[in-house]
Amino acid sequence: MIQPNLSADPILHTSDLSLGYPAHAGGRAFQAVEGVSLSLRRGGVLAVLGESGSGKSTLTRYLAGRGSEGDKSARIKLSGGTAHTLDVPLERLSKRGRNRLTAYVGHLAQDAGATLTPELNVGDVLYEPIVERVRNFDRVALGSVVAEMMDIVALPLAKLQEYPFELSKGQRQRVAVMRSLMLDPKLLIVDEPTLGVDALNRPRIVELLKWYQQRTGASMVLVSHDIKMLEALAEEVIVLQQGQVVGRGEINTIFRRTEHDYVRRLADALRSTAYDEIAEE
Ligand SMILES: Nc1ncnc2c1ncn2[C@@H]1O[C@H](COP(=O)(O)OP(=O)(O)OP(=O)(O)O)[C@@H](O)[C@H]1O
Repeated sequence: MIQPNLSADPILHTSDLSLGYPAHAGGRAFQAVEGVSLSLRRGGVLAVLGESGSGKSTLTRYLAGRGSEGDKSARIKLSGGTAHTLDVPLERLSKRGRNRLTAYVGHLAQDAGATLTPELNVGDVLYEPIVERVRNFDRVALGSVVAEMMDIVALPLAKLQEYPFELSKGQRQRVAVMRSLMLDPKLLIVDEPTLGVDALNRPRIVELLKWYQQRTGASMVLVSHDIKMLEALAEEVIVLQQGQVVGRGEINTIFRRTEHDYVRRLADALRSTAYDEIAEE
C-alpha cells in the first residue's frame, strides 16, 4: 500500500481528471468534472469558484479522499485522468489506504454544521476525531489549543458542554470548522465554510483558518465565494463552469484580465459580495 508522503510537493495534483456519478434510481450517469488539471504546492492555498452545480464539491470531495463515502448514489466515479493527494493515487484507494490518507487530509463538507452528531456535546464533537484515531494524546496541550480556537471564533468555553441543538446555525458551523482542524491536517479542504453564516461571524471563521494556516503552514483548498476569505487566504484561484476549468490565475489578477464572460460576471458579483445572487442565477 502506498503511504501518504507528508513532504509531498506538490501536495496534490491532477491531470485531465474527469469524475462522475453512476446511473442510479432510474437516472442517467452524470459527468460532473471534466478534464481538470491542477497542482497545489506544499503550503499553498487554492480557491475553487464557480456557480452552483459546476462541480466544486465533487472535485474537492474526491481530492480529499472521500469520493467513495456516503450511499451508493453519492459515490464519485473516476472516468478519466489521474489525481494524487500526498502522492497517493486516488483511483486505487482501498479502505485502509483511505483511512491512512484521511488522517492527514481534513475535509469540511458543505453545511457541515448541520450534520454534527446530535448526541454529543460540543467538547465530544471536537475530540471525537482524535479519540477515534489516537490512543494516547496530550489532553492538556490539546485543551489549550481548543481554548485558543474557541476564543478566535468567539465561542465561550461553556459552550463545550452544550449540544448541537442548543447552538445557533452559525455557532454549529464554527464548531464544525474547529473539528476539521483537530487532527492537525497537512492539507485542509473546506467547502463553503462561511455559507449561511451571518456577516458578523464570517470573519471569525476566516480568522480561524488564517490562524491555522500560519501556525502549521498547512496547504488548503477553499471552495468559497467569500471575498474576505479569498483576500485573506487564497493565492491562486480556479473557476469551474459545468465541470471544466474556465479561468485560473493569481487572485489579484484573474478577475481583472479575464476574457471569459462567465469569469467576468463572477468577478462582478464577487465585488458586490453577492454570492447568493450568483448561486441563484
Ligand atoms: N449523487 C449525485 N448523483 C448524480 N449527480 C450528482 C450527484 N451529486 C451531484 N451531482 C451533480 O453533479 C453536478 C456537480 O455537483 P457539485 O455538488 O459538485 O457542484 P457544486 O459546484 O459544488 O454546487 P453547489 O455550489 O450547489 O454545491 C451537479 O449538476 C449535480 O446535480
